Amino acid sequence: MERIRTDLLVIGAGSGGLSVAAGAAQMGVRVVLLEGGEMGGDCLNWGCVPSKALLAAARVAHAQAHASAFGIADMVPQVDFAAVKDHVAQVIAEIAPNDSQERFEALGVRVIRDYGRFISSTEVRAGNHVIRARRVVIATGSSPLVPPIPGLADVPFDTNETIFARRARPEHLLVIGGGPIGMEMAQAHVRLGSKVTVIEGDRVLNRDDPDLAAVVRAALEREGVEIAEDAMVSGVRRDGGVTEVSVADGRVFRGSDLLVAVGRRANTDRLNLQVAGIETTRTGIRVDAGLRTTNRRVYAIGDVAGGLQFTHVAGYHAGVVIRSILFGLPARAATHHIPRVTYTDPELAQVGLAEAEAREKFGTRLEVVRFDMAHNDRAVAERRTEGFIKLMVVRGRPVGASIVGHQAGELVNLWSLALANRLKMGQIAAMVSPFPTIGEVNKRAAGAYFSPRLFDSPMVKRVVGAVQRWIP
Ligand SMILES: Cc1cc2nc3c(=O)[nH]c(=O)nc-3n(C[C@H](O)[C@H](O)[C@H](O)COP(=O)(O)OP(=O)(O)OC[C@H]3O[C@@H](n4cnc5c(N)ncnc54)[C@H](O)[C@@H]3O)c2cc1C
Ligand SMILES: NC(=O)c1ccc[n+]([C@@H]2O[C@H](COP(=O)([O-])OP(=O)(O)OC[C@H]3O[C@@H](n4cnc5c(N)ncnc54)[C@H](O)[C@@H]3O)[C@@H](O)[C@H]2O)c1
Repeated sequence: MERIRTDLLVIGAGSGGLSVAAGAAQMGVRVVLLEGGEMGGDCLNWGCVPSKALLAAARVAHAQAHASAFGIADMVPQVDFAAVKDHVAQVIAEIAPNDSQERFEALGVRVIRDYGRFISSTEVRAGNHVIRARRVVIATGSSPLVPPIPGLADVPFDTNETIFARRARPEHLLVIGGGPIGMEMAQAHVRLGSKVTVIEGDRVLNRDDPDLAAVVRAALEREGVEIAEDAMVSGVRRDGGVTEVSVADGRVFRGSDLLVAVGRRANTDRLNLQVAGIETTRTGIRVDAGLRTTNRRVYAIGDVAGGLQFTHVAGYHAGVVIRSILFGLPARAATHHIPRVTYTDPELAQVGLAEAEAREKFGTRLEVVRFDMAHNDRAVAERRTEGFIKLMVVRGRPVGASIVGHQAGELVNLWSLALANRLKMGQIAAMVSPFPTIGEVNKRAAGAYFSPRLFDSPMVKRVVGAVQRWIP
């Protein structure tokens, strides 16, 4: 048994843990990093990266099939599904060196490839090592939630941890869950030639503004995805090579393959948290505003902290705990400026408050500005005019932005900047946007906030009239 003393122990080498380890090591702190699975965690291996790579391939197939609007013949895409999966694997392999053991060892981090488990409030055991650290950061992420649906355990099914390795195209993919994972995978597969049915207990993308979710839903349906809503799955069975999913109200869906995408479960089981006095909640590890657990020396970040579950949140959390651990500065994790994007086509992006939340918080002080993509000349040229941007504004400052449409995920960056820095609408409107860019839609939306004030105001008209009379 090797006993190790260190300044900082990081448990989990995914998006959050790697960011903490890299930052701390480069500032001269002694860091031990534990990883029981693959370096890079969910995002690199079974999450963001493979899903976006698969969607990119699907977009190419879709473009081939829908070229005639540009005067180029439509083609039935010849999809080699296994080769598509090779592309996905290559993308992972290209990014993997950033997250590799070699890279972190070169930064001076001691990497131990084993699962960590608390054996006391100050010590963690991983394989043949016992590590005592002044501070510990738990960044163990989350795993797919597999609900206790009757019959599910007896049939073959995929989750995000297995689907990207499948080399044969599913003939008819049934997807339980119409959240971001379900919708992204549904569109990727329908574009690559599978039949797809999404079975969703509530409405699809139910965490998003219903006006925006409806645009994505309609796009997927146009492409052939069958979407069943208010369809809480109550049973699953497999009979003669067919998987049958039944819904409480009697509906039954049949397909060849099944993907379960009904949410996530925090990875806490292996950690033996009780022995360290670390409490959990229903969604993960209990943390305070500074991401400290109920053990003051231990922090929890990213998916395991039970809040927003995105790679950029894990990265942001890493910055917050580094500030606290390395500099002893007060640091709080805020959420008002955190964006999220669902990478369907069209994309759906949100930062800050959506309309309903903003209305509840600000009542009549809320102004909502909407600007349609159809008014953006570049979107017209690209034939991508579906969608719109909705801005929630209170006393001249944006408190939220909801965008659905081509490149919504790129467009929301500006509003993340605005919310993080409490910018005013006037500062956005003052920007000159190059013409013709999709991004110009942001400036035009800000302009739409001011135009009624300028164009519908008798006062402005009187002033302009007076100036015109006096100017020679
Ligand atoms: C299909 C899919 C698509 C996604 N797409 C996006 C996207 O487009 N954009 C986005 O922002 N987010 C996306 N996400 C979410 C994103 O992947 C997660 O929010 C992010 O990976 C969380 O980072 P993390 O560091 O908290 O955990 P992870 O990246 O999961 O890392 C945790 C690591 O800890 C290890 N571990 C667990 N327990 C222990 C232990 N006891 N000891 C040692 N190691 C341990 C695990 O093996 C894992 O490697 C997606 C997720 C999925 C599933
Ligand atoms: N683009 C991105 O950033 C991205 C992409 C994928 C995943 N993620 C992250 O991963 C998280 C998990 O994604 P997810 O889509 O698995 O979860 P989710 O919780 O967002 O959606 C799951 C859906 O499944 C439905 N559901 C639950 N039980 C059901 C049942 N028995 N029958 C039918 N429907 C049922 C829920 O109503 C919900 O709409 C996301 O919330 C997000 O944080 C992010």
